[in-house]
Amino acid sequence: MVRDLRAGYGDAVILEDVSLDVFPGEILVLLGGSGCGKSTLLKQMIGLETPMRGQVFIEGSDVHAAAGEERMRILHSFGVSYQTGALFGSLSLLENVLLPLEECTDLPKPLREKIARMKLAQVGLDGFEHHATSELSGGMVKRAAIARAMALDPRILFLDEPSAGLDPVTSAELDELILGLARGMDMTFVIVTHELASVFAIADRVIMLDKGKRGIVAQGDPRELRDTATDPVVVDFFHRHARHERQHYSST
Ligand SMILES: Nc1ncnc2c1ncn2[C@@H]1O[C@H](COP(=O)(O)OP(=O)(O)OP(=O)(O)O)[C@@H](O)[C@H]1O
Repeated sequence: MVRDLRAGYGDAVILEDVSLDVFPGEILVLLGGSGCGKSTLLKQMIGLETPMRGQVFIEGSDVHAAAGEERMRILHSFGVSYQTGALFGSLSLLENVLLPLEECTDLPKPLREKIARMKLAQVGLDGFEHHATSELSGGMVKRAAIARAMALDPRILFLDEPSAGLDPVTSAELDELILGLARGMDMTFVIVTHELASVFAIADRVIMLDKGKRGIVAQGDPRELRDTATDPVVVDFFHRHARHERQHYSST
């Protein structure tokens, strides 16, 4: 899906020669230390930033080269939920989820509403359709953002730090939701996260990036990597983050 990618900003190359595949139905997690380029890779994968070199394909189409109808088809085949991509606080949950349906379809209003309600129900938010986001907990807002990302029935969901700012229990509930959507609805996930507990709970496969290497330093099953990796970057990542999470949770 990503082939020989070079990406960065201005003269700064952040990722060099990165290639990777995303398999249908899997939960792929992008890992790595701060500033290694996880969000940069995600933005390249969804066509938000242009590669300096290389290509990104979604369902066989080049994300950056596609135009017209092909581009629309690609854009509708995935949904995105950003860490800071907050919902519109002045709108109700239902109105938030309706937005992509209003912008991108000409379905009749009652059908749009039916779909939006269904999406909210799929993330466990039925009964909250008319609540403003300001009235909801952090976990509920994340769920609603996922419902909005799912509005157009995408086959792939890209999530940037979905559990950022959540307590461990709420974070684990969100993991359950993601697992349920992946297994029950056959959706594919590409997720950036720092939370190791979450990685072990949901990831079918991880790809670890490294700032020094400007690319992929390891990939595979997360437990296998944790238990067998010899690369000092990988060993250090798992140990440092495990220590950090223990300290963080014991102080919360
Ligand atoms: N819009 C931008 N313009 C210039 N530099 C940027 C931009 N966005 C990110 N960078 C730089 O690119 C590098 C990689 O950033 P990126 O956000 O992709 O890393 P990350 O792995 O997602 O980090 P974190 O885990 O801290 O969110 C960083 O050095 C960052 O400062």
